[in-house]
Amino acid sequence: MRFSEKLRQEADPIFNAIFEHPFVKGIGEGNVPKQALIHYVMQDYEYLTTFCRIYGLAVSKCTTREDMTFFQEQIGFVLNEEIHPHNNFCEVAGVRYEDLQKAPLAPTAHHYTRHMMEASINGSLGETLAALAPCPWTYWEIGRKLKSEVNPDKQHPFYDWISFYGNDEVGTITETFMAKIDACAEQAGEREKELMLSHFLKSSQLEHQFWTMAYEQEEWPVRLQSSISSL
Ligand SMILES: Cc1ncc(CO)c(N)n1
Repeated sequence: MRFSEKLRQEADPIFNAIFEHPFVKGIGEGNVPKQALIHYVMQDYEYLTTFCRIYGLAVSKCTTREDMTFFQEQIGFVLNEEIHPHNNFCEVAGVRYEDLQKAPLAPTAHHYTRHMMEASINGSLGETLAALAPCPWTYWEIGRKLKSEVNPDKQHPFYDWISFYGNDEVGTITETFMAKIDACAEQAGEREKELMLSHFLKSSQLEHQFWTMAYEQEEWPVRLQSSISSL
């Protein structure tokens, strides 16, 4: 079995819990509470900004131009393309995207980004890829599943979101992650492969927790007047 397939198999209970999450189910049913959509976009905007910085750390682990090009293209994808699903949520919630930018990261989003940063600063390229992969991978599977099960038409409020993540482009990104993870695993020792599995599972758990964070509008326990830091 490919190492990437083993990662996916070990994470199966987490992926299934994500498919059953009320936020994700709500996207399929065209019915997500407005405040959950707003909290999601506020947090995801900052999460994706941090993700680009993490891709920069990943570039520092690359020894080939091919790997560098992949991460460079991923930064372009986040900055130029992933604004579309955010806009879909904003339209449904009836808010302006510009008004949701510059929030401080809530605890779960902070935890998730720091986990990926730690793996990319201290780990190998394989560990970095394993920590980052659940990001496109879970969304690709959510998108593909909702596309086939709901088969939304243009009247569906989340038609754009489902079409975006169920699209082949996100599938190709996931497959590239898998191929690069497999190539790294072939060169890796047992300890490194254990760490790759551990990073992959933790990021998958944090993907699930990110949906809960948005659904329950998780905040820091003490609310402050100023929100100076979005880092
Ligand atoms: C938290 C999170 N995970 C994955 C994606 C998909 O890129 C996203 N936009 N946000």
